[in-house]
Amino acid sequence: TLSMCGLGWEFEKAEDHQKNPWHVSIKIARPGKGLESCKGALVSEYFVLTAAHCFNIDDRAHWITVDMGKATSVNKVAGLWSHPQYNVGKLKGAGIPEFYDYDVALLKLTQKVKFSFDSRPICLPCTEGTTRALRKAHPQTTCNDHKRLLLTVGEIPALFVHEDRKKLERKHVNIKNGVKRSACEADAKKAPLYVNVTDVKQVVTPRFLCTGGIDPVVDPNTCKGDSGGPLIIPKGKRFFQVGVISWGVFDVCKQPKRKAPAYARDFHLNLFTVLPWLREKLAEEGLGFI
Ligand SMILES: Cc1cc(Br)c(Nc2ncc[nH]2)c2c(Cl)c[nH]c12
Repeated sequence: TLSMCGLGWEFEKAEDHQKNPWHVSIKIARPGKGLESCKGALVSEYFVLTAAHCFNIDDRAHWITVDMGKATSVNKVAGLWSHPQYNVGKLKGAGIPEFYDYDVALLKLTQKVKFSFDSRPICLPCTEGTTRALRKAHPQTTCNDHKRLLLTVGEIPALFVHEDRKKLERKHVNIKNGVKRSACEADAKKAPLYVNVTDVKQVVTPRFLCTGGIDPVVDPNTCKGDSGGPLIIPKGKRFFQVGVISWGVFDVCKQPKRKAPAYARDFHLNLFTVLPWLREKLAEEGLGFI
């Protein structure tokens, strides 16, 4: 059966995980080093999409667990694949301690997920599921059509989900994909880590989508703990993942007392820039990449 991606249960009585059935919480239990947590999105029966920076080079799959909300669905991980061009230390020599380019990873679960009200994949760009969900189902629909329809030029209404003590809160933001893009990217230099960066293009590579700031409206900002979660575009009652939450300028969970400054921006890995890798890793998942 053709599983319908990106379909949330919209009744206001529905539980958080039924409204966001792709949302997963990832825990990494490194022996003797405590617990790290990230978020992710279910993208097929076996795979969760997340951020590469959630993991260290020597992390083992069996240290990672994926929680999909229902107690029964804590899942073990069979494999972890970070994007081959992700290299957090690549620009250390240039005074950039952490570099987030290509910050994307896939986790393969040990068991196939049985789709239900609580667990269902989100729609990925350039798949048949997205063509159906966009209701542009004339066979000539191309990957470029998806990009044109989803990443329109200008401010794009989008959302991410923040998890606070098991409650899922939707945060509505605007992707600055037009004239406001360069101002959004310029604020990356306000990140404590990047104050000495001369050319912002060194850290804001073409792989990123930019949200945050106060123009056209005040956007909510991410916390470090939101890393790996999906940046979602809602369109006609369906939900499409276009990005992975990667890094930000101001961690609103670390300094809850202080209001986020106007220069608080967030950067998300743009999935349209890593399609060859997605196609290769998800080739067996029946997603029908176009
Ligand atoms: C989602 C997310 C990830 C990381 Br890593 C952060 N930390 C950071 N970004 C650049 C340097 N360090 C933040 C911050 Cl800060 C807000 N949201 C974040």
